[in-house]
Amino acid sequence: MAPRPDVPHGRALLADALRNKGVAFTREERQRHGLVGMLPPGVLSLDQQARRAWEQLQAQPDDLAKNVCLEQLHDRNEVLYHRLLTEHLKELLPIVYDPTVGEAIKRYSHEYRRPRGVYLSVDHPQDVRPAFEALGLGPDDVDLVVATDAQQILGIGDWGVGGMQISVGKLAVYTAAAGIHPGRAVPVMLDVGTDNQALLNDPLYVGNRHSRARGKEYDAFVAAYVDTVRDLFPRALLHWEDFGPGNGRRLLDAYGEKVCTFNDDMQGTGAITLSCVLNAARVSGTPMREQRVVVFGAGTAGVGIADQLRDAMVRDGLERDEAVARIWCLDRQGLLLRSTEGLRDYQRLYARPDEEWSDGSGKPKPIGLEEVVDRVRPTVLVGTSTVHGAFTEEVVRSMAAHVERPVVLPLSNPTEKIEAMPEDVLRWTDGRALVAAGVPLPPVELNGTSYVVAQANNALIYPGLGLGVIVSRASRITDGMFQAAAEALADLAELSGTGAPLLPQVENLRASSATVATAVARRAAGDGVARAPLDDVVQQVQDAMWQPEYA
Ligand SMILES: NC(=O)c1ccc[n+]([C@@H]2O[C@H](COP(=O)([O-])OP(=O)(O)OC[C@H]3O[C@@H](n4cnc5c(N)ncnc54)[C@H](O)[C@@H]3O)[C@@H](O)[C@H]2O)c1
Ligand SMILES: O=C(O)C[C@H](O)C(=O)O
Ligand SMILES: [Mg+2]
Repeated sequence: MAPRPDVPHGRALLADALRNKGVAFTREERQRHGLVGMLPPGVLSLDQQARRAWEQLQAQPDDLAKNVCLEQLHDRNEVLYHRLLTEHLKELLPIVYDPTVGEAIKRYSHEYRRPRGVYLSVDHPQDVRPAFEALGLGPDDVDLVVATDAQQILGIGDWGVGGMQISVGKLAVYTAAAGIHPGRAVPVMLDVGTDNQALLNDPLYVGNRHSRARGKEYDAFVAAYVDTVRDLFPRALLHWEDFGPGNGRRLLDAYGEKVCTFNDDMQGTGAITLSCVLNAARVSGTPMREQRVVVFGAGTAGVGIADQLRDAMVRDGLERDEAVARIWCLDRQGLLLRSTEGLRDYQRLYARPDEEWSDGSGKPKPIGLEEVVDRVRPTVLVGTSTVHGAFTEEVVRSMAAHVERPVVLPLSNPTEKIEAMPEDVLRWTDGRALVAAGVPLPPVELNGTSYVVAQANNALIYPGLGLGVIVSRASRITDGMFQAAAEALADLAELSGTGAPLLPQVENLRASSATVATAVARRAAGDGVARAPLDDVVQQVQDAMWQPEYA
């Protein structure tokens, strides 16, 4: 499945990371491809190369240096890079992805080495098409495009052109977790400028040196991107990553029904959180329809989570307004009330009637998390606020005073933004809390029990979702497909025993992604959006997974 028509020769082959085998080229291949004299005479196997690359990685002084070292390998030899990643997923996911990717994004212009992917500039919308044409790929050659405008990278805010590394990191996970063909997936940076003054003042910054474009200019640029990709690569799934709260949902509303697309922060995160809560409900014995959910940080992720938990409560027997009434959302202004100023349109549904929180004498004062937890007695507390330490000992203890198995999900990434460390949450609740976090964390030892903390990161959802979409050739992505992904993942967790994690372990990501993909493809067919015949979905999913091996 060579994505590019002509096989390069000589040095050009060594520089083609997708085809380069380095010292694994055999003597015969070296002669055939014009490589004579360009490599040391020894021939190594892929396994031997992987051993050497692993050694080189171990010699790096810190995680950022490991990220740089791995990206250099990525630029030289993609098969070897993905082999290493697949073999050491648990150790390397935190390096190519969360949390180290955040550091790599901040340092992008200073660690700059080699461009990867497609850079689009709002200042030159006429270049959008030629930029994609320059890939030299045909209409059937692209399965997936991941794009960001970098306005809300993880929880670290606006990082301008450095955001390219989140598109690159997400794609690395797609391949490692779900075998998405790296030559058929394109990372994109939509450079609309940045409002990050430090970047604008940095003489070495390599992005557009002006404030963020907004309004019509922004929309026309994004439309040029979507239209061009649809025109040139009609099979491609469009993944939106780390857009700001003002644009993420708006873009999904604009394109979700017309294009095969999803917003990972809203929908992928909604699904992974649903998986956690479904399993927490199994462990605690409290059904979905009886959960009381507090969401702290009602932005792109927070409201996406509220939506999927609401729909799950409806499936469990509630009316829609009854389900909405069991969800309390807080943002910068405190608890969202109908009278709250500056409500975003997608927050409005969850804004509580003022009467609930005031005696009617004048405007209610801002209502903070402590008060909400105290009055609501939530069974589930979700953190998507980027506020480190917001889940204080007081808040967690107050929740645990009323609920036998409080579900506490501090999901903000990277670690410097997390609402509470799971270790503390477990200590404050004597191990009763059911906890998961967005970043990978070691098990917590408490009173003789080892508590394995699940990583509730959308990385457990989107690779399998993407693979299911590709296999089924879905024309668009339905809510049911996210539900199917969440349920399939939840079913894979081994919940027995104190301290068992709420989700399958990241080590098993390849297998769990295949299961998710199968469920998603089946649901696509059920929802009438599949365009490929699915006679043997399980096998089709396996067959579609690219393996890191030399051709
Ligand atoms: N674990 C996962 O899979 C996952 C997925 C997506 C996002 N996230 C994390 O969730 C966080 C939010 O991401 P997002 O994309 O929704 O960003 P966002 O900017 O859209 O949302 C953040 C929200 O938090 C609110 N907020 C800020 N300060 C607050 C405060 N003091 N009190 C209450 N609310 C406050 C903001 O106003 C905003 O509405 C990030 O840290 C991100 O890494 C995690
Ligand atoms: O990128 C991640 O690690 C998860 C999520 O998409 C986020 O924005 O934090
Ligand atoms: Mg994200």
